[in-house]
Amino acid sequence: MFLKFSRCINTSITMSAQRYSSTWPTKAYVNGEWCNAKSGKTFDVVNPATGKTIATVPDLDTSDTQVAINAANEAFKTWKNTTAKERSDLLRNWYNILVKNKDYLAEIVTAEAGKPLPESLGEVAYGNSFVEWFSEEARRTYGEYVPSPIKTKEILMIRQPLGPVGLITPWNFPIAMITRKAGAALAAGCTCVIKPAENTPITALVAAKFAEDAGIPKGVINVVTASRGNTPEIGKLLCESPDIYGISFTGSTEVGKLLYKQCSSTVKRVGLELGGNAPFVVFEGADIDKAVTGAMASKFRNCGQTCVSANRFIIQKKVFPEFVEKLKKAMDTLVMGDGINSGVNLGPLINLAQVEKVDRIVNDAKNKGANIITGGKRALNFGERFYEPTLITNITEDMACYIEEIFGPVAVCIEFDTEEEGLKIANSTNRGLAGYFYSNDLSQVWRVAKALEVGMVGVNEGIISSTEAAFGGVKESGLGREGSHHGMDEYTEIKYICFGNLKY
Ligand SMILES: NC(=O)c1ccc[n+]([C@@H]2O[C@H](COP(=O)([O-])OP(=O)(O)OC[C@H]3O[C@@H](n4cnc5c(N)ncnc54)[C@H](O)[C@@H]3O)[C@@H](O)[C@H]2O)c1
Ligand SMILES: O=CCCC(=O)O
Repeated sequence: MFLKFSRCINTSITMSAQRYSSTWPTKAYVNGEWCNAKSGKTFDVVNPATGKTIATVPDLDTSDTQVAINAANEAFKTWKNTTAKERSDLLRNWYNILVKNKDYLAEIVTAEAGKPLPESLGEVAYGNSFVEWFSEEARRTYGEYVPSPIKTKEILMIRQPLGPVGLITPWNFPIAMITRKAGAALAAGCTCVIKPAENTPITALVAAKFAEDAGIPKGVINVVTASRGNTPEIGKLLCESPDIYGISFTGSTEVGKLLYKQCSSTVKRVGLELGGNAPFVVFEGADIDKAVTGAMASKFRNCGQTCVSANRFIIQKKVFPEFVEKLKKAMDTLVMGDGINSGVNLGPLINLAQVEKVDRIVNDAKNKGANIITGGKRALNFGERFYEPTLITNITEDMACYIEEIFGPVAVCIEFDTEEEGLKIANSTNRGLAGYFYSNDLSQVWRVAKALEVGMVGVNEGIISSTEAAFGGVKESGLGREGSHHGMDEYTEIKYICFGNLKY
């Protein structure tokens, strides 16, 4: 009924992630049109596992982006007046198409982002769940009636959509970061201009095609594909345009700070999901086997390229040797390779810049006296973008691996003595996205969960992401929350309406 472009594709694991590349949309999507850049320029999309170009897409600039902003404004005039039920139904249509094509989408995620296929399927399910969730939440954009202190007055507060918004998304979750933002925005009655990461534009375009097939009107979703070169100017335009009412960004803290600054000129609403430096604390009473399982899941999800990935394992003295030994043993079982191949559970890093960053962080630790227990270098026999799973001990506070978000398959283990010391290490960072700890002492669980300076805590759990829960950070890890019933707050304004001179 709605699968115009997207026939349901029955997939099974094969050696090629590009089986359906002839069906991929490779034009930008503006005002319901599939278009090229006015300049005619394009850029290549590369499979990080093979280094081969898998598609070429338009390299839009600010003049093209202005057309998208205008389209989002025109569409907002009618979209804001649709009923919550109408928006809910359209989001549900979109969700149904996304689900029907989950295997197709997952293969694209693997081709663009390099994730092992089972992980891509997991991301697609996670990403799709935001569209389902916000199709449901759309109908619960409740206002409030508040008892007035004055007899002749009544107080009402309603929620209204912000207006057209700019959504700037990263490459590490090519579908989920789009649906988490666009799902909430559309449900609230906002229209959007999406600027996907230059590494993963195809997933974004396919998602937009499915939205079109679902009947979401032209101009409500626009996808502006752009190279790294054109991106800063496009970002500036979105931030400074008086016709864009909110910016939601997921990516590096550095870019997030720049966007925040740029948004000040129009006092725009800003949602930022930025980098973390997640502590993963293991106390001596914990179940070490469970802690190792959680550590593997948290650290090696998307080859460590996750904003909530454990960045520093902080292990109590008594269990330190056991944890390190068991973690190494688990790491030895990882199967590296092209994520499209069956059995692979560790893919490449996204690009050479990311490989260079990880290598710099590991070499810095080596030069400052750390012990490399396993790994410690590029895995060139697999390809240019692969890095060996690496385990490092003997860490000091001046090492880059202690301070920076690694975003790679590098596990850093730090020893501590008392709970107070463990917490001090965990909180000694200007980031505060996720934190994890393993303990079987109920009082300690409460103390530590409250004391960790982060927005999200995993207690005896290494994977915490969930559509139903509020995702976001404190300190320099960001502003606002995504997902959950709070997710739509980012896209709505509260309007207070006072009814006066009433007669009773
Ligand atoms: N929080 C996350 O999920 C996340 C995601 C990606 C990267 N990172 C962190 O950032 C580091 C570098 O990765 P990166 O260079 O791809 O991240 P990045 O922040 O540069 O890129 C993320 C998104 O921002 C866009 N962007 C870049 N510069 C911009 C600008 N001036 N204006 C507007 N948009 C801009 C990119 O095109 C992409 O869409 C990683 O090593 C990691 O530490 C975090
Ligand atoms: O890396 C950013 C998002 C990760 C997640 O939602 O679990």
